[in-house]
Amino acid sequence: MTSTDLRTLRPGEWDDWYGKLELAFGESEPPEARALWRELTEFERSVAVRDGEEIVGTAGTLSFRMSVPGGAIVPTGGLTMVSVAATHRRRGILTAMMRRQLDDVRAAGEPLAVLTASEPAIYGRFGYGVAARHVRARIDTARVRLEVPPGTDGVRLRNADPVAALEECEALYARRVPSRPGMLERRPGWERQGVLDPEGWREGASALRCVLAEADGGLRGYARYAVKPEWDAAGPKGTVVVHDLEALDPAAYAALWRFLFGIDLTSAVEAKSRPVDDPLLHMVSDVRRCGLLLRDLLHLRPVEVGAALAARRYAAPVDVVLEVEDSFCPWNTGRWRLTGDASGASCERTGDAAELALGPRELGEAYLGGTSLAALAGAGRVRELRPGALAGAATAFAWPVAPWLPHGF
Ligand SMILES: CC(=O)SCCNC(=O)CCNC(=O)[C@H](O)C(C)(C)COP(=O)(O)OP(=O)(O)OC[C@H]1O[C@@H](n2cnc3c(N)ncnc32)[C@H](O)[C@@H]1OP(=O)(O)O
Repeated sequence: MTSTDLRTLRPGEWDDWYGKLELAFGESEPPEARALWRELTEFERSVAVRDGEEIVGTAGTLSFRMSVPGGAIVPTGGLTMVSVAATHRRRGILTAMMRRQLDDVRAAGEPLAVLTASEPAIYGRFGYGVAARHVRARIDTARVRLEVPPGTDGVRLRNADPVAALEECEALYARRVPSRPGMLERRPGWERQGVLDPEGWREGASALRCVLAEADGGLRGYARYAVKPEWDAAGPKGTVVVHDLEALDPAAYAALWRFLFGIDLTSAVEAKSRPVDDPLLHMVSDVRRCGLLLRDLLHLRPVEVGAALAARRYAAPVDVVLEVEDSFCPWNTGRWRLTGDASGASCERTGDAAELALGPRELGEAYLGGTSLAALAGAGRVRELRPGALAGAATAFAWPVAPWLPHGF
């Protein structure tokens, strides 16, 4: 990077700075979204790159705490609001911001960094791997039937105003976090993302609605959704657009989906993001008519390999020496002995012979249990140096619940 200047963002610069981000994305956000993002910006962890007076680069880090396999909640830096002016592309400005960001995450004592990417090809070079994927679904509810578990009929559904119900929904969300790797403990304010509903974002759908699932007098689940009406010569064919759905048990979960499938005058349910192992996929009568599309979701980078690998639990006992080559964060380079099981783990430097060779991108991809080390080895991205080491490590890194996160950032 030449003749530009990278500095910490000052509060007075925010409007100009955020305006540059909007320009890079080619869209202006509604005032309520802007106001929320201003509130969520952590100024001391955000940078502005200037060329003279003009801001030409933006990036921010958010102080998250993320659920990892085993249920620990680990401090994690979330990269966000990255842009470089079209006039200043491909001069290394992003690279300079990434250097600053990863050094900052390390200094903050966060062993992990995460992001959701505008384009998946950008961040691999900086050691980020795709740790969680998600599916989009467009389900033909005129044809697809749901098989619901016993107890579903005992769940009571109640309409609620999404904003009025936000606090109790958020308390339920918080209870869900440790059970699924990748979910973020939301800091106060973040929950409002879930009910932001500017007219310009609705694409012809209704205002956001909320339905609560209750049993034994307590909240067991919620769904936030909108209805997009449509008619043709044959009659109604509206779409139910599902924004969020969380439940504490299978009956509440099934009751919410059954309600959404059955809304009058609709023949499709669209969900923008569901986990790849969503139980819904095992309740439907015809998965071919669910219009599933697989996409990358959460990109993860181990910033401190030792602390990151010690923070999670392992599905089977593991004792393996990893040879890590990390050119962007060279403090991770070297051999690490990982020992662990379902009750705890340690990961320390060692001089012992290496058994598996891999980079931070592969560790990031396997970290939450969403990608098998064996699949990465099949792609030539992990090398087995001792026969048997790969199968053992791949089994240990796997996890029964697929990683997912219900929102971007
Ligand atoms: C977490 C988030 O916020 S995701 C949002 C990312 N932002 C956007 O998509 C907004 C639109 N795009 C942009 O603002 C810019 O093009 C950026 C930020 C993606 C890249 O900024 P630049 O300053 O041009 O990147 P920089 O010059 O440092 O390039 C670093 C490397 O990444 C590569 N690269 C940059 N952008 C892309 C891309 N979109 N796809 C693939 N490779 C890319 C460059 O070719 C370069 O490769 P090299 O090291 O082999 O030469």
